[in-house]
Amino acid sequence: MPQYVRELFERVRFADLLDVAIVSMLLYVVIIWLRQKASRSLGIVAVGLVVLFGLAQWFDLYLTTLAYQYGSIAILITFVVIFQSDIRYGFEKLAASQFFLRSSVSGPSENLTGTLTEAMIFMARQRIGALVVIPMRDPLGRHIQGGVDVDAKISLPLLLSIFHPKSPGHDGAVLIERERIATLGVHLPLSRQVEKLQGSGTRHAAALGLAECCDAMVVAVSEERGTITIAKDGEMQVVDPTQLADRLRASLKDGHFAGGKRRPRYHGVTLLVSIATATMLWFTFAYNTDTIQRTFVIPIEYRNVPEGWEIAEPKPTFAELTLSGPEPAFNLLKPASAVVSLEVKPIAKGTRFPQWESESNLKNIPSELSVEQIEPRQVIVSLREKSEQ
Ligand SMILES: Nc1ncnc2c1ncn2[C@@H]1O[C@H](COP(=O)(O)OP(=O)(O)OP(=O)(O)O)[C@@H](O)[C@H]1O
Repeated sequence: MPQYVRELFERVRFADLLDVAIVSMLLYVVIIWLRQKASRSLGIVAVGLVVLFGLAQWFDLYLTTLAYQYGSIAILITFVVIFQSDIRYGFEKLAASQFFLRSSVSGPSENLTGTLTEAMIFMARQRIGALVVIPMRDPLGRHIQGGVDVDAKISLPLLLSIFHPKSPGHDGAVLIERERIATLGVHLPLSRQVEKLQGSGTRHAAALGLAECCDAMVVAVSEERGTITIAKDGEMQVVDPTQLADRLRASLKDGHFAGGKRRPRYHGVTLLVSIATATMLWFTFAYNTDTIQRTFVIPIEYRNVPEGWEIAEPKPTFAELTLSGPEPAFNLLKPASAVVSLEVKPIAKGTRFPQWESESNLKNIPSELSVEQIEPRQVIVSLREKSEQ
């Protein structure tokens, strides 16, 4: 086995594998979110910024790195403000495990497509206005408002009675969930794309409006024209009644209708790209076989000095500490928190000279670093009673 491979196996710890796994998962979630929600240009900008940062680190570009250090907080705040709704949406999806799960691709049952088709055609003929929302993968909660929970088995008579013009619940949309009528009288967001509405009114604007902000499918029946329109993925299309069943079946199947059993969805390529990128980052920033030595001046602290006592001068307050280890381990060290911490035990009356080994009282040093030298090796102090002033 080549020397560097052996070295690699010797040096890689469980923590490093965990490190790579966590960063891979973060990258995976971010990439999927960028692909699903953010625009292509935003994705390109994000990738560009990461590449630029890598170059700045690689070539030691002082000014660019400085700009990143100061700019990153501003960028982060701007990002959170601009994309707050998308971030909330991402968390909603994460909470619903939708990054990893998808609905069954088996599509809706014949009962659902059959009943919907029959109802829509009947209402179109009778010029009864109707609006039906069929959710796909995206959670709808933040897009829709109001409504009355019904949770009833879908059936032709029920749909017809809901949309009957004299029915109190005919206003608004019906929401189908898991092949049941979940809610009626739901208020949908209105589209502002007047040109796509082709003279239709608010029912069709509502259908298009919801289809613009999520992947739900919305079917509208026009009271005025007796047409059936499907709104999906930000587009609207009038469908011929004879083709409605096929269109519904195809759209629901392609869109992974949120009604069947869920099963895991893995974006294999994205996962591989995430793991490869995380591993590359680890090799670039974390893996370093060179052992280096660094010396720090760290404070000596005295804890629990008994009341009424004080440490007499000369009182050592700093120690000079030389550590050795791989460079990444030094990145885990926060010199400001490293300290020689000495516990002063309560003592009996009279002057005492407590003494400690400095090294065994070192605090906040990463375990990957070893102590080469510490000066003073021993701390000896004298305690005296505070003089009354
Ligand atoms: N934001 C909304 N969410 C859900 N339903 C809505 C919304 N706005 C309007 N509607 C429904 O649309 C009906 C009004 O339809 P309107 O005639 O204005 O639109 P339209 O697109 O011309 O439809 P139609 O062709 O059936 O006349 C309302 O009675 C209500 O049921």
